[in-house]
Amino acid sequence: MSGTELAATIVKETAERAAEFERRTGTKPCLATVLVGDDPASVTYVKMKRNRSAKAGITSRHVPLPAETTTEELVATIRELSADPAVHGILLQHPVPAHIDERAAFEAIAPEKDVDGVTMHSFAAMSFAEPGFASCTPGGIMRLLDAYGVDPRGKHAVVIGRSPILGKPAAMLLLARDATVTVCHSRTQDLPSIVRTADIVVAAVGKPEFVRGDWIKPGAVVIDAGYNEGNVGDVAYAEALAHAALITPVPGGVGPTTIALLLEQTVTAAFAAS
Ligand SMILES: Nc1nc(=O)c2c([nH]1)NC[C@@H]1CN(c3ccc(C(=O)N[C@@H](CCC(=O)O)C(=O)O)cc3)C=[N+]21
Repeated sequence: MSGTELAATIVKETAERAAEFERRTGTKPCLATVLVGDDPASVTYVKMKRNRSAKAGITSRHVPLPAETTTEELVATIRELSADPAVHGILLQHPVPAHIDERAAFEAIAPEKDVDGVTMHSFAAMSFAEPGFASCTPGGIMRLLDAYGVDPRGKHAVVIGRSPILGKPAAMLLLARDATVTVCHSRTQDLPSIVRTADIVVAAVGKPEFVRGDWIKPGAVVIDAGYNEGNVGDVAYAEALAHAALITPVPGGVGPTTIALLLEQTVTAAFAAS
């Protein structure tokens, strides 16, 4: 499954909508990117997001904050962006330094600007299949399934990982589409035998090549949402390829669709505010 190809389609449509927004309002859609500290991987990801925004006709306002920023300072900064009519979407890059209350910081994002889908409001909307912004990586995963004709209805989906912006919302989106969902995590016993019953596997663990080929049921659909150092996924790709009907590569799978969704949702937020 090519995320690169799907992302190109989404970004092309998004760029056309961004141009239409600019014709109508005289300004471009604007995404604020907030980065606390200077973790090299995070710096790279935020740069990628801003570059792709620019190419799609979306401006970005970058807000770099020192690693020592307090929760109160971060919350205040995000509240200002939430109140600023020139800003249509807000991305707070995860993870933030350990001393910061990340949930409090996410919740300072106004729901109508939560284009990254990280607030409790967005999580509830995803869970109840109500309109709202999807968490970008899980939303991108659903778009990949749709693009490749995989209907989750009645299928056993096994999500490995329960993080707030990946595993947990992915499970909610799959459940909203009538999959039978099992969420596995670090305390799960006998993970391989659970994964062996999956029609759809979503790997969101954060451990390179953790999911092995002999865990994959023949004909299963394998989504690798891992982004480990050196562009290595959570799935042993060559092994899993031998068993899976469809599988996403890393790079070129889930990653590009994540960014495409962020841009698409930013333009949607801009139109909704205008
Ligand atoms: N609030 C928040 N929202 C996020 O969505 C979020 C985040 N924090 N923190 C970090 C993770 C990571 N992430 C990636 C996005 C795209 C690629 C991506 O496109 N990777 C390319 C490879 C890299 C390259 O092309 O250089 C690919 O898979 O093809 C990877 C990782 C979003 N994240």
